[in-house]
Amino acid sequence: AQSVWGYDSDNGPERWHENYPLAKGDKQSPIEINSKDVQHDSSLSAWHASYDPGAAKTILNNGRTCRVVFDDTFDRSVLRGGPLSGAYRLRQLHLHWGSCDQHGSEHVIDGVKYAAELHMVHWNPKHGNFAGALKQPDGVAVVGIFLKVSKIENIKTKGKEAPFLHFDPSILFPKSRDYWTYHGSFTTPPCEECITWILLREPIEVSSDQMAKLRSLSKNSENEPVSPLVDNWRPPQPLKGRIVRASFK
Ligand SMILES: O=C1NC(=O)[C@@H](c2ccccc2)S1
Ligand SMILES: [Zn+2]
Repeated sequence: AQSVWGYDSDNGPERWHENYPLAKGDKQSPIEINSKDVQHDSSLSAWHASYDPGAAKTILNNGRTCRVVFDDTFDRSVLRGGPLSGAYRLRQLHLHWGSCDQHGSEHVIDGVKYAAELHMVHWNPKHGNFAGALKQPDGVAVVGIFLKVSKIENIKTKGKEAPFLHFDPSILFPKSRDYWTYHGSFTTPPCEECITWILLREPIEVSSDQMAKLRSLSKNSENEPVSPLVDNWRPPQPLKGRIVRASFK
């Protein structure tokens, strides 16, 4: 149905603005990053994540992505440093991926589309709760990690959820902490422009089998016709003069 947004031709990124006007804002995400246009900022400090594996709760297929949610009722798993002031609470992580290894990431780096992009979504507790943080320019911080292919069960269909305990998401971080940062938006409706993006330069490697697991997820519910959950990525949006800063030379 046209009313519910998605990634198909009748409800996809080109039509989101019809129901979500923020989608045509001046600080939208994702963007294309050209290494030659980024500015090294030596004043940018290192970011630090201190995550409690005990905060991991469930893994969910919501028909649009595969999401792991964490207990964010107190400062249990937090991200600090880098471009951020204060500690941001980890709320959830999810992925965007393609129908083949040649595309799937949302941000595009020097023309390179990765097979997938992992987002770790954190919010600023000074704004009370996640909904309040969405209305603030410093409300949310998302760590984006690119997945490239060199190699998940029983959450096959939309709505399926399973316990996902004792998981420390910092194991997903690549070796290097080098990052790009810029101010942007949610890459899904309502597309609020509340995100400080921290994009890690070094991709992590996953196997084709792992990508096949992601692509084996369905966006339909259990007793509906099978519809593969793939290509849940928004294409790059206009930079509109924004500066992308790099933590590295
Ligand atoms: O970076 C982003 N990726 C998404 O799917 C958006 C989102 C949507 C809902 C909750 C958290 C983040 S914002
Ligand atoms: Zn995302």
